[in-house]
Order: sequence, then C-alpha cells, then structure tokens
Amino acid sequence: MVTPYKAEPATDFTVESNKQAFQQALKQVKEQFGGDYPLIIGGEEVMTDDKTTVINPANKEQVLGNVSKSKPEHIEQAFEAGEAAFESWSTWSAKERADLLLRIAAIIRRRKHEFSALMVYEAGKPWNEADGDTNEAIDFIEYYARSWMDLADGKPTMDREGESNKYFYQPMGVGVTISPWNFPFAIMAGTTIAPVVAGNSVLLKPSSDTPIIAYKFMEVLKEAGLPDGVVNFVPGSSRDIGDYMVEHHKNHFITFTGSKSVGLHITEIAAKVKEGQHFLRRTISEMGGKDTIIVDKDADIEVAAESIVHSAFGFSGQKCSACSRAVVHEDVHDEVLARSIELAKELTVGDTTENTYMGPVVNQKQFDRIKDYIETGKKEGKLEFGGETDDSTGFFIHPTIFSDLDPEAVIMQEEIFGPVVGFTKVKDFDEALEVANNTEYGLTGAVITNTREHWHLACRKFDVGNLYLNRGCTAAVVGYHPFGGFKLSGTDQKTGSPDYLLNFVNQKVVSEMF
Ligand SMILES: NC(=O)c1ccc[n+]([C@@H]2O[C@H](COP(=O)([O-])OP(=O)(O)OC[C@H]3O[C@@H](n4cnc5c(N)ncnc54)[C@H](O)[C@@H]3O)[C@@H](O)[C@H]2O)c1
Ligand SMILES: N[C@@H](CCC=O)C(=O)O
Repeated sequence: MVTPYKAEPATDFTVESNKQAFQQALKQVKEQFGGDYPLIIGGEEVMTDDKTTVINPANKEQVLGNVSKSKPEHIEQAFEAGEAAFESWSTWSAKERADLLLRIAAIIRRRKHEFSALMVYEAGKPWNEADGDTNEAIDFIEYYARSWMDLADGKPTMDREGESNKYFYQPMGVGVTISPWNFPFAIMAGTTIAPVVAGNSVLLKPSSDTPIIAYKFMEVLKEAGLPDGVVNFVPGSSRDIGDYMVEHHKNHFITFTGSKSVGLHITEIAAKVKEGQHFLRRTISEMGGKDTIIVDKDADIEVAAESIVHSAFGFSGQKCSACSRAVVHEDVHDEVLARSIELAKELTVGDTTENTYMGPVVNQKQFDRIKDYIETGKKEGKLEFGGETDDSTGFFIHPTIFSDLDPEAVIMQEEIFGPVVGFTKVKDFDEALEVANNTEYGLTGAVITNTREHWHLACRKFDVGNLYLNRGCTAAVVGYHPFGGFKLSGTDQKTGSPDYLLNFVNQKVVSEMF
C-alpha cells in the first residue's frame, strides 16, 4: 500500500539530540574532503584529468573535492548509454518505477543529515536551509512517484458504438537535466527524477559550484537499484558541453533551472532541429525572479517586516523567490522600514557550520556582482542598513536595505541574487500593483493586507506564478504550492504539480473499431 503524500517535516535544531546528530554529520562529511569524483556513464565510473575543484564558500582554502569534467566525447557516450537504458527502463510498469522512487526517498531520509551537512559546506547553506533542501528533494521524489501512478492508465476518453478509445502516456527517450547551485539537491533531484519516473533516461549536468551533492545522489540511485544508464552523471564546464548536449540530435527534452540569460540562450538553440533529429525537442526553462512584497496601509506591521526580512535574507537572498523589492503604502512605510531594520540587526552572518542565520554567497563572481549592485544602490537610493562585504576568508555579504528607490532603478529591476532589498513608497494599492508588475520577471510575490478586496484584486492583477497573502514570498512546498513563474521567469511548467510529469511524455490515442 502506498500512503498518501505528505511533506517531509523540518528538523528542529533547538532539540539537543538533533543538534548533536547534525554536528556529527558535519564531522563525518568533513572526513571525506579532498577526494576525486568520476563521471558516471552507463553505470561506469570515468575519471578525467581535467577536474573542477570544489571549495567551501565560507572558507575558500577548504577544498571539498575534485570533480571530473565531461567533454563532448563523454556526452556522446552518455546519449548512447541513455538510449540503451531507455529500451528496457521504458517497459517497466508505472508501479515498478514508482516503487523504486519510494526506495530512493527512503534511503535519502535515512541519510538525511549527511546530505544536508554536505550542502552546508558545498553551498554555504545554513542548517535549516540545508535541511529544507534535503526535505524538498525527498518531497519531489515521493510526490512524483504518486503522480506517475495517477497517470499510469492515462485519462478517460469517450467510446462510441462499435469503437473503443484509449488515451495514455508514453515516455519520450533520452533528455537533459541542467540544474543550479542554489537548491543543489532538491532542484537537481526533482528535475532528474520527474522524467525518469515517466520512463525516460537522463543526462544530468549539475552546477559546477555544487557537483558533489549530485554525485552523492547518484550513489543513492545505484543503491536503490536504478538500472545503469537511466541517469548519466556528466558534470563539466558549460563552455565545453553546454550547447553540445542541449542541441544534440538525440536529446528529446531539456529541463533547465537557472538564470534568465542562460535559460533564454538554451530555449533559443534548443528550438532548432538538428540533422538526424526526427522530433521536436521540448524545453522547460525555469529562470530568475525580481520578487515583490506589497504592504498595504492596514497591514500588520510585524507580519510585514518579518515577511520582508526573512524572504530577503534567508539563504542570503539566493533564491529565485527572494524578496528584493518592498513596495509599501506611504502611511506605514517608515514604520515597516524601521521594524525591518531592527529585525535585520538581529541576523547573524558567518560560517554556517556554526549554524548562523546567513552564510556566504556562493562564489567570487556572485560576491563581486552583488557588491557592484550595492554600489549602484548607494547612488540610486539611501543605504539604510548593511552594505558590508568581506571576501578575505569566504564570500560574506551582510543584509542590506535601501530606501527611496525609484521603481525603475537598476536595483529595483535586475535580479541581484544576494541579500539586498529595496524599499519604495506608494500612495495606494493600485499604484502598488503597478510597481510590483513593472519588471520583466513574474515569479513570486506577496501581499500584506487586511483588505479582502485588495487581496482579490491582487489575485487577478499581480502577474506572478506564485502569490502569497500575509506571509513571505519564499518556501513553496511540493504538492501544496506548485512552483513556476510567468513572463521572463520561465515557461511556468510548475514543479511539484499534478501536471509536471506531462512535460516528459507523448500523449497517445488508440482507437479500435469492433
Ligand atoms: N525559477 C526557478 O524555479 C529557479 C529555481 C532556482 C534558481 N533559479 C535561478 O537560477 C539562477 C541561479 O542559478 P545559477 O547561477 O546556477 O544559474 P546559471 O544560469 O548560471 O546556471 C544554471 C545551470 O546552467 C548551466 N549552464 C550555463 N550555461 C550553459 C549553457 N550554455 N548550456 C547548458 N548549460 C549551461 C550551469 O552550469 C548550471 O548548471 C538565478 O537566476 C535563479 O533565480 C530559478
Ligand atoms: N521553490 C523555492 C525557490 C526556488 C528557487 O530558488 C521557494 O519557493 O522559495
């Protein structure tokens, strides 16, 4: 019997035994540092000379490991392995594939702290964020297992006198998963497992900042009994293999999550039919955000400030859903700003092995970009709080709040992907909605109000894929809040939704005349 889906509970680190278990996991993970990691193609481990050195962003000197880099010849081999594996994997019954996913989820659950501890080092995640990432990986796997069983027999269609009709789903073939570093487990595992449970095979290219957690996931897949070649692990430089794998004539689909610029590039080149390609490739591009919290004049000030601060500074603002714009009614603007500054002062920043609220940002490039945006912000508005940066040992940026910003200011328009939030003042709710919608993105948003009519208006007019009332704009939960954005935030295929797996199947209709 398969129990109904429910989301994995968060670990309470105020409980001493949980805290100690996590400290033990941090120690255990550290003992493995410095190792070399291979590619995995058709179940074979392939060690290459050229490797990515993975470091701890909180401590640049600490090398976590060296991960082999794929070259085009490895991508060729991986497509061949994927095609070969597809032949039999696609014939497994829905229940057989779903059961295997449940086993994968169970293995991860048993080793939960080990994966979360690795993300503390590899992505600089605070404990609760790392725990949330692992839980979300489990959720995606559990949810898609059930989702595929629901779709197994297709959907009803009508019969006529003397005619029987069937409408069902078939897997497509080999495809590509390209994942980001900011949810290095949840998004990587979710966007790999979704096509896999539907019967496809995959080439998995994780981010070069966080390939080790993806390698660990491969270990779980093997332990669970996933046949060789169903998932092929091909980390590497996007310059060497990115376009090559996207455009490959055997590539049936791409599930990409990452920045707008890369997503648009992939969408464009993926559309072209290559020689030897006898199908149209499907592309899912889930990209960036410039997410707004609107605060109405009758809002609860505490709820507003807490929502802004936690959505802006959780995981140092490195979430596509992070709040980077607070659009506040003039009657309460100063009060909300003052309370947000007070709350931001309480946040700790540092090495996340010590369980600080905020850790480092992920790498030097991001550090430099965010620092540049802070300098731009100083010219465009008033620096109210923060602005300190320090990359002497790791890439640390303190929570930063600007006010007096024109909605058209650069820091109110471009995705910063760091702990920076800008405040702007509006005279009424209509203007608030206008400002909220004046970006090219449309991912998440929140409204803090006690006026029901304003919430109804926002539901119709606030142009985002995920909208929340009287809470922050981050932390969607698989199955409860299907996730994906409008406009240039992406193709809006909604991960963690009952429809997501339909992206990875052909829909077949069979009509029999009696
Ligand atoms: N909408 C969502 O659900 C969602 C979720 C998480 C992150 N994001 C977005 O992701 C971004 C942060 O992640 P990032 O810095 O890893 O993004 P990124 O676009 O730099 O990289 C994402 C992935 O694409 C790969 N890549 C880069 N160029 C490529 C190419 N030419 N061909 C193939 N692959 C290529 C990278 O190596 C990485 O694996 C932010 O913009 C964030 O908003 C969006
Ligand atoms: N799904 C996550 C964001 C993923 C992107 O970074 C959230 O809802 O906060």
